[in-house]
Amino acid sequence: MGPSSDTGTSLKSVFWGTFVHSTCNEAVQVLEDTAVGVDHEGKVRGLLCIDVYTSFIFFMPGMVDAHIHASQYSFTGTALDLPLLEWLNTYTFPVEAQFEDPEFAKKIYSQVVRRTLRNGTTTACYFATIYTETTLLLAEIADRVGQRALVGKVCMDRNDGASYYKESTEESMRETDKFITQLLGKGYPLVSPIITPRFAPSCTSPLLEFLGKTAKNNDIHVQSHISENRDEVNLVQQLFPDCKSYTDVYLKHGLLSRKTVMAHACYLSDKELEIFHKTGASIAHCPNSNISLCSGMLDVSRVMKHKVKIGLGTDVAGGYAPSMLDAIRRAIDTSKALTILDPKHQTLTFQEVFRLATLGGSQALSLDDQIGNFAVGKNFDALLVNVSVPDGPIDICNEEDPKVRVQSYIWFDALKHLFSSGDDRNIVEVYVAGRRVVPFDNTS
Ligand SMILES: O=c1[nH]c(=O)c2nc[nH]c2[nH]1
Ligand SMILES: [Zn+2]
Repeated sequence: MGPSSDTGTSLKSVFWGTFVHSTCNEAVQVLEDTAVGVDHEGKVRGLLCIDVYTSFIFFMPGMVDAHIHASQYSFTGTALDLPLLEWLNTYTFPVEAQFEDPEFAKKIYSQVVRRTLRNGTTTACYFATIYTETTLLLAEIADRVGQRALVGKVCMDRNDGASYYKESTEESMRETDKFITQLLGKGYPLVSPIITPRFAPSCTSPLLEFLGKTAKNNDIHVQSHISENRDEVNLVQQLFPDCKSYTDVYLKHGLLSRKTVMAHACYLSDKELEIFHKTGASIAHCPNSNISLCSGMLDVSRVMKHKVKIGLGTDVAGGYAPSMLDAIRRAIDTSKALTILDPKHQTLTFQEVFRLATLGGSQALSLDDQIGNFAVGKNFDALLVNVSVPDGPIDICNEEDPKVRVQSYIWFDALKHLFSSGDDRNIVEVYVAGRRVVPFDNTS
């Protein structure tokens, strides 16, 4: 993307400095000494080269968390000693059942939205719970605080492990309709509903079919889990004996489209990845959760070779960190672990992982016409990063060395520093649709 401008539109703000983002052709493109004009709708209107030097401070696109359970935030990091199916029954369902209570829901949802926004997540794809009223509350909070979000009311009409936390089939259908109608009716500019069958084992075939039709009729997003752990894959084979694979279950029920994002996907066959490619469905890679619950290790290079869209997810609370910087770190670690197991494996580069966290996430959620980089016409969802912020976690030891001051080199190192040891102290400002949302305005 080169500098360009649209002089016919009046600007609300101009941001100047260094902008680092991904494009389809370049995983990390550095635009130094650049001014970005943002209009009254929060959209990028033009980019212009200017002559300004800023040291280790740059703008990057806001990060996209393609898979996070807002309703699991309260036990983040405290319950990682069981494999998936036992973990759900022992820790997760008892906590999610508490979200019938609006006071509890308001407290936890406010915390998770603020925490993730502060950590640089400008777009989050949320699972809530089976309760419609408090899921609407999550949408209201995201809208008020200023985070872009897809919000899902969880559907589950089958739950043998915890019968206190499930719906009847009719109830799940009725509540899903009600949720979509009510959320769309609010007209929130940044928050939309997403159809959310929890995963194949917790839904009957009639419910899955209804959800597939509803997604299609309303042209809305779908999210779920797939092929996270071996026991789960075997269970799906037992529950859906007429389906050829886990992917086939979702395909047969009309749930795979370019607006579908599936979390994990550790054990998909080549045939299943081909179905993902053909339908345009995407994968949310959740490396922290995959390791924390000993679920598996997704080979991202293989997914990319199949030309399947892929982004990153924190998967709180299977993942223990509500931070996309952590997701970046764990994605690199997982890729290196795969290289240890097979030296021929192509280790992901930091540039590729940067793209996964930004442009890749926007593609995975089919929002790349709106967000993901600083292309003209997209929303200004951005982070102002200061790698050497006073009292921060990073010491720049060779700042004075003239060699490191050479053009893009400095920014590549700045990104590497951020990814390896940065945290929210380095994210000094966060913008969504041109509005500064961090530091918080105390009224939100
Ligand atoms: O990581 C996960 N977290 C969940 O809550 C869940 N439910 C089904 N499958 C799941 N996987
Ligand atoms: Zn999940």
